[in-house]
Amino acid sequence: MGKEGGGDEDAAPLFETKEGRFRGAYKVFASTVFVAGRYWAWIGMFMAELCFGLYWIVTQSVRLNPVSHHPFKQRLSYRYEDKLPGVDIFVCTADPKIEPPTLVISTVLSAMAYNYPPEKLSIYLSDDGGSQLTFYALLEAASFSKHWIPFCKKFMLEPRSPAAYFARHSTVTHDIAYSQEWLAIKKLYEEMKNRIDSVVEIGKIPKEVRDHHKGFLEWNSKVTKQDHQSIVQIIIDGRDKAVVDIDGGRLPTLVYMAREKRPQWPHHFKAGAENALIRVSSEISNAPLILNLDCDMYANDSDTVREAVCFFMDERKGHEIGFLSFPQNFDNITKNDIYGCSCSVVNKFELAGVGGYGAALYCGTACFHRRESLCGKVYSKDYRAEWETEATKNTDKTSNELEEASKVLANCSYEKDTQWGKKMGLIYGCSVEDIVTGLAIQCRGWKSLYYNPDRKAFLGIAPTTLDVVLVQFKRWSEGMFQTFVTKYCPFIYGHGKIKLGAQMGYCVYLLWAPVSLPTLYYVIVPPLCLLHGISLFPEVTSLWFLPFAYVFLARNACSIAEALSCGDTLEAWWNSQRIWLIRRTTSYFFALIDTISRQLGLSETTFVITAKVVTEDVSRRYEQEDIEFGSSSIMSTIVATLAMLNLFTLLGGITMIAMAIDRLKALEQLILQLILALLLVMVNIPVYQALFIRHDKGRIPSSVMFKSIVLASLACLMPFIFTHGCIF
Ligand SMILES: O=c1ccn([C@@H]2O[C@H](COP(=O)(O)OP(=O)(O)O[C@H]3O[C@H](CO)[C@@H](O)[C@H](O)[C@H]3O)[C@@H](O)[C@H]2O)c(=O)[nH]1
Ligand SMILES: [Mn+2]
Repeated sequence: MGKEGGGDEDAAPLFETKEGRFRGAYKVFASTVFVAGRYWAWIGMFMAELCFGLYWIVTQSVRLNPVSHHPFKQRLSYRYEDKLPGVDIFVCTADPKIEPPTLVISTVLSAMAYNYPPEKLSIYLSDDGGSQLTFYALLEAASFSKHWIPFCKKFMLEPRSPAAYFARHSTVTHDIAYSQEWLAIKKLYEEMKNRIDSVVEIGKIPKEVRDHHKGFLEWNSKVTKQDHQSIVQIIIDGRDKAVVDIDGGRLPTLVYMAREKRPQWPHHFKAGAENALIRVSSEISNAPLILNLDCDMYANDSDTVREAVCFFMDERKGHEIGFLSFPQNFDNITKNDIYGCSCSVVNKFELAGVGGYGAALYCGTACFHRRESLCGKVYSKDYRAEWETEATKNTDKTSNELEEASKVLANCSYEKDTQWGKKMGLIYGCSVEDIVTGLAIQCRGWKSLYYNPDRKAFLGIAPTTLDVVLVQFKRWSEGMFQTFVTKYCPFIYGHGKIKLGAQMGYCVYLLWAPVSLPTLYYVIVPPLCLLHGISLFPEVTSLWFLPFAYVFLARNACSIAEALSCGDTLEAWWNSQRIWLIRRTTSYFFALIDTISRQLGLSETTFVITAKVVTEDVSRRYEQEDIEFGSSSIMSTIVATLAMLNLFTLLGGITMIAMAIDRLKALEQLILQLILALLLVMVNIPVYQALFIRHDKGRIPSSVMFKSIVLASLACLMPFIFTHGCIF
């Protein structure tokens, strides 16, 4: 038997333990990480606060200077009734599936029925879908208008979109004459709607209808949405005194246009369509004023054109105005506005504030432009408007000649080597062509006004699912941040041209995307630190607690007061806080990433069209104010993950404080983080419901639920291993 180590053989241990090498060193390392983790969390916190603070300062400019305007349309009528300027109204549509033709023509009809001399009105429909279905619907609208317009004028109806009117007035209560006509008109409308819907359903035009109008000859078998020649059809020629409605009244001009599309030519989305419209209309009616409408934005007040003209014709200040913009309002907002689409505070305070600096924003729709300023004219002090510009040059051209002449203007190659898209018309290359264009016009010296009348002038369709809302906000915030980082940055481009307050006002929106970073930080780091007992905010007993508490309470009180003063409910305010959070942590964040990647040349500008119809199921849930998640997009995964993370950290944080040796001290140190986590959890309640309780199709899919739980747990555990690793 051999001996090991000699000595007391029986007492010797059967194994031994050696201290790992570098153990001391690792302890030092781990504690530095712990301290540094804390340190970085503090630094991050400081940076986030700094960003919010700076952003808050930027947002103050608009709060300081709101103004409101009041036109006097009787005086206009008294002074200028015979000399009213022509007005061209542009309606844009892009896809007969996403934007149903019946919706589009309701908007067109509401514009045709404006209380304005019909021979001075021209309505142009731009169809980027290049669809004969839309063309057919417009033909139907033209014949229906011969009944609809005199009916509206006779009984002074409001609103004059037939869809909206019949939705609001489903029964007649007035006198007999009225109710008979009402029933007859309603029948005509329903029949027209059915004809259009069934044509849209089968997807092609019956032969007998095709033979009825020469316009259909434009659609041969080769025409597709992305590839076709220019189509311009004057459906009603308002110059023709023989074309009248059933009461013998004149009719406004009505034109259908589908600009040329070729796969090899960039079409620049809506901006491209508008520019083609500007040129085509200059050939046909050439009115000095232009009103822009999206296809869902119907006219809700028949006097709006007159009111707008008051601003432009005002003898003292009218000549300075480049454009007049109205807020975007929506027809389908529910009581508590779950997606925060009504933007009432923005409309009432913020936009009025930027308008106060003479630099109202151009928001793409519901805006009257002076043709000259939109086409690139630079303002000068001696400028005076020439109101008699209506196609005096064109009186001797026939309708067909006008069509042929204007087709050329809508060709792809027309803009080659011109200033269109740069200094003329709407500017290309940005998904918020409207904002950039407005800024460029102001920088050419023109003023712009914001007018928010009591009776809403235009009503559109707000999105009814979360996905669509987030995609829309992504497009906006991306385009806006892109504007900020290119030569159009208001501080540089607008320097010396628009007021500092206006430059700051622009930045309230242009900086949406970057504000996502401090927001993400705020909803992730303080709750995680709470879980690990790291205090980030001042203790209750510290003097520094007071400013924190004050800022928090004052800002929310002010924001509630603003919302209530706009007629929002308290619940709507609370909902707006949620959607604000969701937008900032998803849309804005992705917009930031995409803007950076585009600046690096990795991606190109796109334009995802906002859906305007949904299934009945979805619209029922919208009416009930249940948020529609219903998809496993990356955005809903983020929403769910952040909600889970906050739930975990709140529960973990409470447990930790309850188990602490000095509970009171722990509570004192962590109270603000606890409140923050609690508020985040409360605001996310509908998300938890969609994750665990709801069974309808709008709930969050289970795949997203699992992903979010795993991701949130990982986030909770990761720093735990990191900072506490030394204990084991
Ligand atoms: O290639 C295109 C894409 C869109 N459109 C039209 O542009 C309008 C606005 O599009 P929509 O999808 O409804 O976008 P929204 O998010 O509602 O639009 C807001 O934001 C846009 C800028 O992002 C502005 O252009 C719009 O006027 C403004 O209402 C609609 O009438 C479309 O038919 C086109 O004509 N051609
Ligand atoms: Mn829209």
